[in-house]
Amino acid sequence: MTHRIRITDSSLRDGSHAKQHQFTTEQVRDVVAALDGAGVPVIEVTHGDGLGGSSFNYGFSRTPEQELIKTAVEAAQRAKIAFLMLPGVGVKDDIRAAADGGAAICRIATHCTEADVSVQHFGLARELGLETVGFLMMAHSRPPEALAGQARIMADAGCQCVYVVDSAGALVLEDTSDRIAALVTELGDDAQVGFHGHENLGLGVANSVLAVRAGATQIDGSTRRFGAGAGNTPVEAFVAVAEKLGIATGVDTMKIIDAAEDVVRPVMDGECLLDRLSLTMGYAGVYSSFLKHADRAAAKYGVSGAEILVEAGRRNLIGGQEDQLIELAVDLAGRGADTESRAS
Ligand SMILES: CC[C@H](O)CC(=O)C(=O)O
Ligand SMILES: [Mn+2]
Repeated sequence: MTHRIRITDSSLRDGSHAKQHQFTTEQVRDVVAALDGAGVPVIEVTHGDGLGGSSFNYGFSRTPEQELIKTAVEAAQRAKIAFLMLPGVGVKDDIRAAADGGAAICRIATHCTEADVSVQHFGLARELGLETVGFLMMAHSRPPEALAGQARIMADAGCQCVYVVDSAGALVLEDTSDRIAALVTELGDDAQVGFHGHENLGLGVANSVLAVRAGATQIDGSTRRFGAGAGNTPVEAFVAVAEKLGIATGVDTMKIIDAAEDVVRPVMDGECLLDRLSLTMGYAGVYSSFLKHADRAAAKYGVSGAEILVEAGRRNLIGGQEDQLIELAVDLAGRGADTESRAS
């Protein structure tokens, strides 16, 4: 084996977007038991938009996320349970509650130009004895050196692994490895580097392999691609490819293939598809978690979801601006009505 890396499965967090945040404790218990049994070392469990995400803007959770985290901790024999938080969506007390619930890894996510808002959260997480991971979201939108500067801010604040997060699934091969290499050079021994991929251009596995070759030691995926947009890097496919390439993951390939089919798929409302809308997101550089919001707005106002997403990409919308998708849909509907009235 030439590389040893650690996989984090995000099905029970990124998949929350695809599930419209409707996980039950039974589903979390079953998925954690299956992934843990296959040897997945880290399993992330939270509302799709992180701690405190259950809201009118993002969508309400069916089950309080702290209950889901406790359930996951109880169900895991070996795996560590991670949670995600976006400063401002969640607050420090949410981190304390997740730590009290037994979670071991705190992942703090910021837009890729805003790492400074994570400083106090990394400090608290380390004080609480949690392992720390930082997420630089929408990483396609900034060049490698700019991301490396932001990674430095996170590492200096106590972050032990900074992730290049391809929120839009827009990175194409060397776009990924160039960013990872810049972070590896900047951070040296101060922090590890990770990669979180989405499948919107069908490149999750390929980008993750290039990330490992460029020095990433932590890789995210979601079993059965259960994540936002076209989903995340499929863990079972990545594990199979990694085995063939001599990248050690510690995950049992046949067991994770079975878990994907027999346990994760039945929990999903449908497959995460590489279809018109998700492909448009990768192509236009739009946040994967906008998919369901754009889909709902398109249906409500009778306009094209793809047009909403293309315009969202043109305006460089970022996470937290979900309400603007509704505004875009209303504008498009208005323009359609104008055209109709001019034609009549
Ligand atoms: C809202 C948080 C977001 O879904 C984090 C993430 O997985 C990403 O940016 O891809
Ligand atoms: Mn994601």
